[in-house]
Amino acid sequence: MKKYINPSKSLWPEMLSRPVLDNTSLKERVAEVLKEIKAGGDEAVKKYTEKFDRVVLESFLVTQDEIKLAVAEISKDLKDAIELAAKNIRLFHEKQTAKVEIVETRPGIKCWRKSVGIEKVGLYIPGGSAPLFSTILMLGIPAQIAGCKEILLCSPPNKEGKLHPAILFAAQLVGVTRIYKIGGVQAIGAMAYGTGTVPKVYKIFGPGNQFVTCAKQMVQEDGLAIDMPAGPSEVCVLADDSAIPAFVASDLLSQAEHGADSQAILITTAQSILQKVEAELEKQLALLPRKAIAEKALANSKLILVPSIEEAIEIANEYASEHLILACENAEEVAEKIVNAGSIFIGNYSPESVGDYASGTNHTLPTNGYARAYSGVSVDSFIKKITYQKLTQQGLQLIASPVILMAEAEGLRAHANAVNIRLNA
Ligand SMILES: NC(=O)c1ccc[n+]([C@@H]2O[C@H](COP(=O)([O-])OP(=O)(O)OC[C@H]3O[C@@H](n4cnc5c(N)ncnc54)[C@H](O)[C@@H]3O)[C@@H](O)[C@H]2O)c1
Ligand SMILES: N[C@H](CO)Cc1c[nH]c[nH+]1
Ligand SMILES: [Zn+2]
Repeated sequence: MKKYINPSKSLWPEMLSRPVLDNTSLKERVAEVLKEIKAGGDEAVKKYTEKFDRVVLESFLVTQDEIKLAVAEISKDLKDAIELAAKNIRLFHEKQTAKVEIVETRPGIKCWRKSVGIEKVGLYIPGGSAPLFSTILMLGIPAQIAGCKEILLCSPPNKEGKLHPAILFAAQLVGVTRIYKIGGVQAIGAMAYGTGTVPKVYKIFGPGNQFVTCAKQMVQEDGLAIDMPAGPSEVCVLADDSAIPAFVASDLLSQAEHGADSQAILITTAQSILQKVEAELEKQLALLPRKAIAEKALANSKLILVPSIEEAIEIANEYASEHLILACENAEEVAEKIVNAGSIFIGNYSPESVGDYASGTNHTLPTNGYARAYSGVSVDSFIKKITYQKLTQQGLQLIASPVILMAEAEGLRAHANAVNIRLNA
């Protein structure tokens, strides 16, 4: 990990940069695959599944029999864990629905807004290096609460052409309508443009690697909506001398093990914490099955020593991390000063992993600095809000002259006429 000791502001852009694949070639490669999927449908999906996932599939659609077999394969303990997580996620997300409120802006003029679930949504569930079945709960539960009618799911098949049984279990638990064994850019293209077997959706959700994230951003040009750019995982830990080095190291590694392009940042005000975390990282890394991946991610990661908690907060806001852990005194007060982060974990006993699985919050979050302007997935992501107005004749009379005046001032006589004609009827 690269170390920065009291870095000057001029170093911040380089210090806080994310690891990227060569952006031009990434875009070119993704655009080429999308173009082929758009033109060639299922045949192109087949071709790229063979190329990138190294498996030849006759059909991408998961059958009811496959689901039954898979569900029978999972242990009761894992099913119980998934169900408990689902319960917490549901509890937290159910509170996100708003009651319709009718506002009478003037006597006889009533306005209101109603939330309507997006009818057809596509969920992408990463599976390249780990089958992230927890992501199904994070996307499927808010989709269900929002009232989405068709919920499609795509996830990359393994070498035997199958999906992990827990993916199928979680999918049926949250009411996914159809499940497809398609991964990467192919999946995004199939859901965006439709193929013989995959229907076109209106909005695509879900995290993924840089290929998936780039594809999601590109299909927006063809009118598709997406949740947000939720790319390679990242975590920032802000620690003072009250932090517990072993805990901090475990949090940094928990995100580093996601992928070689993940990033972990430690910002600390204590030299001793920096040294102890380094030693802990080495110790804990050696025991990880995904050591090689985590090691690559750590090579992109940073240890930053700063003179004050204020500067640590400023850097954390500048970085705008997907996850921010506050392992410091008065962590709740510090949390109040954070304006850019996807999700915040307060105090020594709030590891990031609980948000990944079961505390109740959503783990599909903006990465790559997008937390400056985007929120993580919520029920809101799955609805659109329609506004309504209903005027009585008296209400129209009240508002007629300002409307007519404004329409005339904009040079739009027909607008004014639509009011006048009613006044004179
Ligand atoms: N931000 C979030 O909310 C969040 C949540 C969970 C996971 N994640 C991130 O999701 C990512 C999952 O990545 P993953 O790779 O394990 O799974 P993935 O499912 O995103 O990607 C796997 C697919 O990538 C495609 N692919 C692989 N190499 C390719 C190449 N050279 N050219 C074109 N396509 C290629 C393949 O089609 C494969 O099916 C990780 O980076 C993880 O950190 C982010
Ligand atoms: N940390 C990931 C979001 O960046 C989500 C996840 C799923 N499984 C484990 N972790
Ligand atoms: Zn994680």
